[in-house]
Amino acid sequence: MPERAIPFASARPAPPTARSRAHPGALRVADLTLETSGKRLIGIEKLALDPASVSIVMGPNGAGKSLFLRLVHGLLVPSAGWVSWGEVPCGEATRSTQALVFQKPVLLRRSVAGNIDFVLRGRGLTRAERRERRDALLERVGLLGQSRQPARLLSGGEQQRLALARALALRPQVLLLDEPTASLDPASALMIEQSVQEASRAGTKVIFVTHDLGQARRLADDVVFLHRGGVAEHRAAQEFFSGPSSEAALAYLSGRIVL
Ligand SMILES: Nc1ncnc2c1ncn2[C@@H]1O[C@H](COP(=O)(O)OP(=O)(O)OP(=O)(O)O)[C@@H](O)[C@H]1O
Repeated sequence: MPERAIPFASARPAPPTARSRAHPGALRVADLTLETSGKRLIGIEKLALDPASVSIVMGPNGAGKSLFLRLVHGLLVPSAGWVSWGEVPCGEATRSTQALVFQKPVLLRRSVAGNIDFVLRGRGLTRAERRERRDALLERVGLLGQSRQPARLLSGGEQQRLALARALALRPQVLLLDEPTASLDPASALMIEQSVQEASRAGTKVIFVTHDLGQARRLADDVVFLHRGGVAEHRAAQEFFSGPSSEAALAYLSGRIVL
């Protein structure tokens, strides 16, 4: 999604809190609508996502993937409809247990280590525990040797790896990623995929937007295919890739241009 101001009612982002990855509960969406100037950008009648799977969100440009992520994270307030996680309506309480990684990493003007220390501070961990967790994450994303370097001097791929490490620092129940590896070097993309898979194995629900078919095949348990703001289909990954049921997904997978 290109960077632009969002004129919709935006919910104030809440900082994530440290807690164990207790089951987040299934994501349920009902009659979800987002409209602006009389134009419907999102219209999803019903969708339920398993709380333990890696859900890949695909669809052509402008299908509504980024808006969907922001709506289920509670960063955008829908014009109508419902989003809930388990029994809890989407809002500050659910958002505080989730992390969102954007296509363009947003980092603090601190050192690499300082970016992670910042989110871990005041979360009930001892200094030693904080350092241990931070260094393990930095090692996982190949940045331990650059701990003291200013984050702004990292390459694009390194910055995104740091953004992911920071998102994982509080062990979110839900990890939302908006094309995190678009235009990254293969080594960074691989590290990001592996870290996401590890987080999933540890119990984090993952919702991952990508245009990369290879990546989708590697990661997906299930695929949500969005088209013109609606869900064209939602199926288990194997079924989706072996024969999508919607015309739009079939065209997309065959490399045809889908409008
Ligand atoms: N703030 C806004 N005001 C008006 N229209 C918007 C706004 N944000 C997004 N849109 C429109 O909503 C539609 C969906 O946008 P979104 O960014 O969710 O698409 P996307 O599927 O993520 O696309 P891409 O793959 O190109 O990133 C697009 O037509 C976009 O132009």
